[in-house]
This record gives sequence, structure tokens and C-alpha cells, in this order.
Amino acid sequence: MLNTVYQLKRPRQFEVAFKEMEIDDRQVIVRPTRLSICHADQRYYQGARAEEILRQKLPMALIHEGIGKVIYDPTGTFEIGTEVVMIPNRPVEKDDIIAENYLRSSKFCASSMDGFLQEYVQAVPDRFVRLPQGINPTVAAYTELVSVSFHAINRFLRFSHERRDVIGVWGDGNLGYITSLLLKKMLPDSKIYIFGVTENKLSDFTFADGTYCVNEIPADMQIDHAFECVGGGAASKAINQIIDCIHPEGTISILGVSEDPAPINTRMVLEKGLRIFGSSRSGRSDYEGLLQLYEEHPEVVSYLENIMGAEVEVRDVKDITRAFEMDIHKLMGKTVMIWNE
Ligand SMILES: NC(=O)C1=CN([C@@H]2O[C@H](COP(=O)(O)OP(=O)(O)OC[C@H]3O[C@@H](n4cnc5c(N)ncnc54)[C@H](OP(=O)(O)O)[C@@H]3O)[C@@H](O)[C@H]2O)C=CC1
Ligand SMILES: O=C(CO)[C@H](O)[C@H](O)COP(=O)(O)O
Ligand SMILES: [Zn+2]
Repeated sequence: MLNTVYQLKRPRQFEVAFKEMEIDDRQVIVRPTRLSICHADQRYYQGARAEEILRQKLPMALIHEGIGKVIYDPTGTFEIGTEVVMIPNRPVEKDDIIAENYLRSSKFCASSMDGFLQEYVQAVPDRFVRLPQGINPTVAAYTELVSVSFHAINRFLRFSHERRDVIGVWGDGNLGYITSLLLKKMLPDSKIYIFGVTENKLSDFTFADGTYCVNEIPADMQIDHAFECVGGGAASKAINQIIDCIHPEGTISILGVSEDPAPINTRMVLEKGLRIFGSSRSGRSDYEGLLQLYEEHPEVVSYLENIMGAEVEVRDVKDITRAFEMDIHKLMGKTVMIWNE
């Protein structure tokens, strides 16, 4: 069967490729319906990655956040028409210690293989998770991003000491919003403070116990632990500010992606005995845990509706380009492409 794949050929230029998709009795085929744009996609689209990386990876279909409908399942796992979230991580081995998203052998859609911008997505059944009935499909489209926060928070619970009275989240963008919202839900007794740069964005964090502009942090601010959700060139400033505000023996969870090494105040990391850990991507168990949280706390999905941005009907390369350009110029929120519906 012939599949239409919408690949980024070079920065700001998509092209259509037709690829043979071999149908077998092991793999499910899903028709993607809503696709959400991630910062990582924008780095490829805008050519913000190193030239050598772009040369290695392109042409490649972008998008690793999305949902779709099952159209073929020889394994009998799903009924035809079932709405599923697609898992972009593609492990090829299992390990008792190392999670699927950290195995160096795993592939990842829209990073080391084609992403979801295709007419059909094919994978073994455990790369799809059934969505709860009636869930807002646009919010469901960015489940992958939310699963990254869920994953990082669960690791934080393993790595951090138990005094979690005040947790700071640096970053007033989408990942900061999602991480602080899940922290509030998963650790209801902790105070969650958000540290950002734009008053307008900070005012959206209505569930938080406090919001602060990073240029006006009170001199006596002290936090037990922190999450960095900034990335890019500002990550270093954010991490160093965290190091200044955090109590000794606190834990810092790094989530932001930076192209260049971020210098940090290691002297103070040592003096305060801090633990710093990074998290990237997520695995099937994170999706399952998160969807269960959605069912138990439907208000989480309602809060996630606050970061719905533009919804763009997409049929061809021109529409895809328009969606990516709109996403660049947004103030906040997730841009979702309505695809193939
Ligand atoms: N680890 C993982 O698996 C994942 C990592 N990411 C990464 O996380 C990062 C954030 O993603 P996302 O939320 O979507 O991006 P956003 O751009 O929406 O969020 C970053 C926010 O941080 C703000 N900011 C800038 N400087 C500072 C500062 N010094 N202190 C606090 N906040 C600051 C930005 O403001 P302004 O826009 O005004 O500069 C922006 O609002 C990206 O690097 C992304 O690639 C995303 C998904 C998964
Ligand atoms: O967004 C992400 C996960 O949701 C990660 O940032 C992304 O996987 C990083 O990939 P790449 O190395 O291709 O930038
Ligand atoms: Zn992403």
C-alpha cells in the first residue's frame, strides 16, 4: 500500500513523498486526525539545529504529538475506528533498569525516523493507547507533551527527599503550565510557585500558589525543589537562579532542551549538595498513568483546554506551512493541525 508522507526537506520547505507501506499481521495502521506542534518540530522547521544534524536527519516527517483512528488491526487489539494516542518512542529492546525512552537503541518519530505527518502511521499495537471516551480531541492531541511532565514528576518522586513544601517551576510556557498543573494535582499538599518573564502568561496559572517575574524574585524566596521548563539560551540563567533559591539537598529536574551547553554554578551545586537530573520523552507506562489521571481528575483536562491555541485545518503542504508559521507567532498555547478528518 502506498503511504503519503509529508517530509521537511530543508528548513521551511515541506515536500510530499510516497512510500511503500508493507501490510503484515503484526502491525496496526492508524489514520492520524489531530497533530500538535512541539518546540522540537520548530527547531527543525526553522533550521535552528546544527547544519550537520539537519543534513543527517532531513528529509523527515515532523510531529510526535498526535492522535488518530485505527483503520486496520490484524492483531485484534483494537476495534476499527477506535481513537488512540500515538506513542512516538519506538524501542527495539527491553531492559530491566533503563526505561524505553532512555535506551540508546530506541528510535523516536520526528527525530530519528519519520514523524506523524503522514496519511497512515503503522506500528505494533503497544505503540497506541486507547483514549478515554469523550475526551476533548484537541487536548488529547498533546498528550505526548503532558506525558513528558508526568514522567518527569514520577522520576522526581523517586529522586527527591520528602520535604516538598514548596516546589518552583521555571518557565511560563506550555511545558511550565503542564508541569505545574500536574504537580498541583499529584502533590496537593505542596505549594507550587511559577517563575516566568511575561505577566500576561503568568496570569494564566490560576491554580498556582504564587507566580513571580524572574526579574523581581523576593530576596527571601526559598524553595525545596524545582523544575526547569525553559530550554534554549535562557536555560542557564533559569538553572542558576534555581541554584540560588533552592534549599540545600534540594532536587532540580531539568526538562528544557538547549542546543548549546548551559554553564551552571557547579560550586553551589556542590556546597548545597544538590541533585540535578534530566528527563526526556516518555514511555507507554507514562501514557497509561496519565490517561488514568485524566479519568480520575477530569478537571485536569479542563485546565489543559486553557492552552489550546490555533486549530488549523490542514490538507496540503501549504496548510502545513501556514500552521507552522502561525505557531511561531503565537504568544502561548499549543497549535493543533486538524488532519485527515
Ligand atoms: N524534555 C523533554 O522531553 C521535552 C522538552 N521540551 C523542551 O522544553 C522547553 C520548553 O518548552 P515549551 O514550554 O513548549 O516552550 P515555551 O517557549 O512555550 O516555554 C518556555 C517559556 O520560558 C520562558 N522563559 C524565558 N526565559 C526564562 C527565564 N529565565 N526564566 C523563566 N522562564 C523563562 C519563555 O518566555 P519567552 O517566550 O518570553 O522567552 C517561555 O514562556 C523547550 O526547550 C522544549 O524543547 C519540550 C517537550 C518535551
Ligand atoms: O520534544 C521532545 C519530546 O517531546 C524532545 O525535546 C525531543 O524528542 C528532542 O528531540 P530532538 O533531539 O530531535 O530535538
Ligand atoms: Zn516534543
